[in-house]
Amino acid sequence: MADSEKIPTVVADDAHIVYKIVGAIGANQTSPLSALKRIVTKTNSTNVREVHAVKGVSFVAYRGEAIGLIGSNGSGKSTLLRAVAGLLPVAKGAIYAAGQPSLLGVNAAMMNDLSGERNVELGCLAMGMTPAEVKERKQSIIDFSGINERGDFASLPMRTYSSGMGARLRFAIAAAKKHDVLLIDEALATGDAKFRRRSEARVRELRKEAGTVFLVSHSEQSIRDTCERVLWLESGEIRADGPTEEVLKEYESYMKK
Ligand SMILES: Nc1ncnc2c1ncn2[C@@H]1O[C@H](COP(=O)(O)OP(=O)(O)OP(=O)(O)O)[C@@H](O)[C@H]1O
Repeated sequence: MADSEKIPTVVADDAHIVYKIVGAIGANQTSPLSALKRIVTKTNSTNVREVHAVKGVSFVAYRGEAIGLIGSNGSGKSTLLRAVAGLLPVAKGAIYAAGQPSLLGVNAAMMNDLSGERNVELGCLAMGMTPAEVKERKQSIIDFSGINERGDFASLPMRTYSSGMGARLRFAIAAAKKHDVLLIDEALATGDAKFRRRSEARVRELRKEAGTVFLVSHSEQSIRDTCERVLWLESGEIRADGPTEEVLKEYESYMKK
């Protein structure tokens, strides 16, 4: 496809993301004397420490692309994804996204005391489906998740599920809808091999339906199987952005050092 025909879905322009930790006390400020000083000068509550997690990231993602986000622990992958989803503010620069990006993570909100089936209904309504659509899709979502493969788990509270079962149900709910931009944070890694194959196939379908998929994963296999482009983040900066095989090769030799 020529560049002019490609439709941008997410644009990051020199984006910086900074966490502010209020009330954090430095290692050299724990002595009784410095505690007394803070009480006398009343400076305790104004103690703010900053973590500059993403530092000047720029990229353009296009419709139909599946982009893998890789990098060492703490390199800023999840932070960037949360900012694309609009859940974290950008301190400097900007991130623009088409439609409402949906973040699908292992921590997506579910009601643990409600049954899996009820969570499917609520999740679908929250994604904007009509009650009639929810009724029609509910069974196929439960079937896709495979939680009923070993008995009728869909009618049991979510707190009785293993972490893998919960993650599978979350993925099944989010994948039931067509997304302009779907952001997946490690969710594929939690399922077993059979579920992973099924979810990877669904990610490929979502791409065909013209959405853009971002996948954060430490599994090179998942990235290879799903993405044709990879963004490699290191210490909050983009180290490489290009075709999957090329970037993974560079990343592998960096990790071996
Ligand atoms: N809620 C938070 N408050 C303060 N700092 C945070 C918070 N979440 C993340 N950080 C910091 O931001 C940086 C990037 O973290 P992030 O979770 O985005 O990395 P990651 O690449 O997703 O890591 P991993 O591969 O371990 O999941 C780290 O230095 C981390 O300590």
